[in-house]
Amino acid sequence: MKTNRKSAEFQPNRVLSYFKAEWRALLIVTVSGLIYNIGLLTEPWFEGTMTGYLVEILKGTGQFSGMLMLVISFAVVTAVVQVSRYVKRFYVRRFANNVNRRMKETLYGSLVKKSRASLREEGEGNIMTKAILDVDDCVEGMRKFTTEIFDTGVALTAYLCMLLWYDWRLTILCMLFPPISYVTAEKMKKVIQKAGAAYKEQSGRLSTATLDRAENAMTYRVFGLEKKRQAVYEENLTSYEKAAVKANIWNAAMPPIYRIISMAGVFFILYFGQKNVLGTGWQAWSIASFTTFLVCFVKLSVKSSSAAKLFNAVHKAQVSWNRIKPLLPQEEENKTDEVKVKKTPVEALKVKHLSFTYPDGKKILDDISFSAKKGQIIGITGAVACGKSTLGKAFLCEYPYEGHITVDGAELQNMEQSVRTGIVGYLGHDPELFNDSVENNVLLGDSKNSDTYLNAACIKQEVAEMTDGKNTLIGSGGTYLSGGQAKRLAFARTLCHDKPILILDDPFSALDKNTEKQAFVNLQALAKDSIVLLISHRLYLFPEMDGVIWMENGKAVTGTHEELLKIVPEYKSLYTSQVHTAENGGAEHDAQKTSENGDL
Ligand SMILES: Nc1ncnc2c1ncn2[C@@H]1O[C@H](COP(=O)(O)OP(=O)(O)OP(=O)(O)O)[C@@H](O)[C@H]1O
Repeated sequence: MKTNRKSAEFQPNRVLSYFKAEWRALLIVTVSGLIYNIGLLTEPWFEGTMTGYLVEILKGTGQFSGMLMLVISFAVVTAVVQVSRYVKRFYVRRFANNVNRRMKETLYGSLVKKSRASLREEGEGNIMTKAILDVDDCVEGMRKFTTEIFDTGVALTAYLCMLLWYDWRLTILCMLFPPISYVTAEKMKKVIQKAGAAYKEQSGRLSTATLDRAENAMTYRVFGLEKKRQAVYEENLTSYEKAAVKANIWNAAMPPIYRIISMAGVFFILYFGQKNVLGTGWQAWSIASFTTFLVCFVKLSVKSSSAAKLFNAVHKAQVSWNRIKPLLPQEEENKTDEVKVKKTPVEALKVKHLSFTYPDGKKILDDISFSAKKGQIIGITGAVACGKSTLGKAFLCEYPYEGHITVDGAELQNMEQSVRTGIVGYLGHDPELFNDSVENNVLLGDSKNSDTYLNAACIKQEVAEMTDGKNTLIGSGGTYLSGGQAKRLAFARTLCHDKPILILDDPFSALDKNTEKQAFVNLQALAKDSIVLLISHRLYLFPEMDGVIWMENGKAVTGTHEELLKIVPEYKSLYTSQVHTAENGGAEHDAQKTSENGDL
């Protein structure tokens, strides 16, 4: 309960929330920061007093033991200052690391929930840049802000008080300059932000171009487009370099300028300070007072130029924050609920007047209705691009649909994601395998026996023949596997994580007829308590289905295989031609080895 309340309070799209969440680290930073800065303040005093004492010793009026005491005290204070500095830096770093981790986790959580379509729209490279570079820049801004609050804010106030105490008129005169450096920094804000935004934009484009080249390298080579792509890539690279140089120039050029402006008051100190020492100025000063004042002012100027520099870091962080903010949810989601998939048995599925339109306005499904019961396998087929996959994806609820998809009376799109995940299993065209072993790709952390599912997907024998059997690493996206192997492995994974409703989009497209038949028998056995919607162009198995959906122009005709043969001429001719071709020993897709399961 406590965690829930805490999570609800945390708002990932608010910067302040990250500071609040790290209050412990910030408290330590505050305490150590105060000690550090107060300790630092004593330095000009020590330096001034020691200079004054040295003059007295040289004159013969000062004692060496007095000087020794001063040196020892200075050493002790310096040690305390350095320890506090170390503690402060350690906790500022810890604060930054925690915020970085939390932001990246939240962003990752939000990105993985986005539909693949919307991720593609944005560009994978741009998303990667946001997830890595922007978060880093944002946190760097927060870290600098936290550090400078103490290194600058506290120190500036204290130095100022000290200067006023020595000579308030000279202080006012000298203090005209640091605000000028702040104003300059503020004025430069737009230029720096613009350069930073352009750099981020280019960085995202370059990542997208790099991914595009890597992913489609084969296509570009085969179609002789490599040179053209190279030119596009180099264009991107040049724009990126230009943007990076511009952003860096602005970032690097400004701090020295801020420092020079802040330091301009030194001229007044040299002029009016010597007058004070000679007794003709506003105050009567000793050499020690003059040195203390000068050292104090130099330190103050350096600090104020860091404050101006801080503005730049914050401006840069703002650019990054504005890019990632829309991707961060308003409230932190309850992570424990999220991973707890609620597996619910399903007796009946009803699809009523289902229509679906993609965000670009293209209506693909138009008033589709059908129903299915537990244990049934429904075949879905139709002309190319008639919306079969879209019908399957409607069950994932990535986009809202019109009409109803009800599971035992409950509307699918109104369910919590965790409930829906426990109900709908999906195998799309893309096997989506990850860079791990065969077994881990199937089990996804479960402790079942993967052999059952590898066998059911008719790939067990091939896996056994691999170098490390089930432990063989398959490379990123399953690159070390053939297309057919990748599809069957993904099929094994879907069977392993059986769900009450299984959407299988062309799962057998890379199988020969015999293997396909065997895989279908295995599917019937393993999914006997599920409702399976099997999308396919190949109709050999359709006579064995409990129902068939023929799709055309967004509409659906439903019935049994026999009924559809009678009422849909296109279905009949497609089925007859396929069976006829097969009987005549027609061409098959990738010839696979005979199923290890049967003698078909
Ligand atoms: N994300 C999307 N945004 C907009 N339109 C899309 C999207 N995905 C698919 N479409 C369009 O929807 C239509 C149906 O596509 P879908 O993939 O559902 O057809 P299909 O029947 O499965 O095709 P195939 O037989 O080739 O597998 C196509 O015209 C396609 O261009």
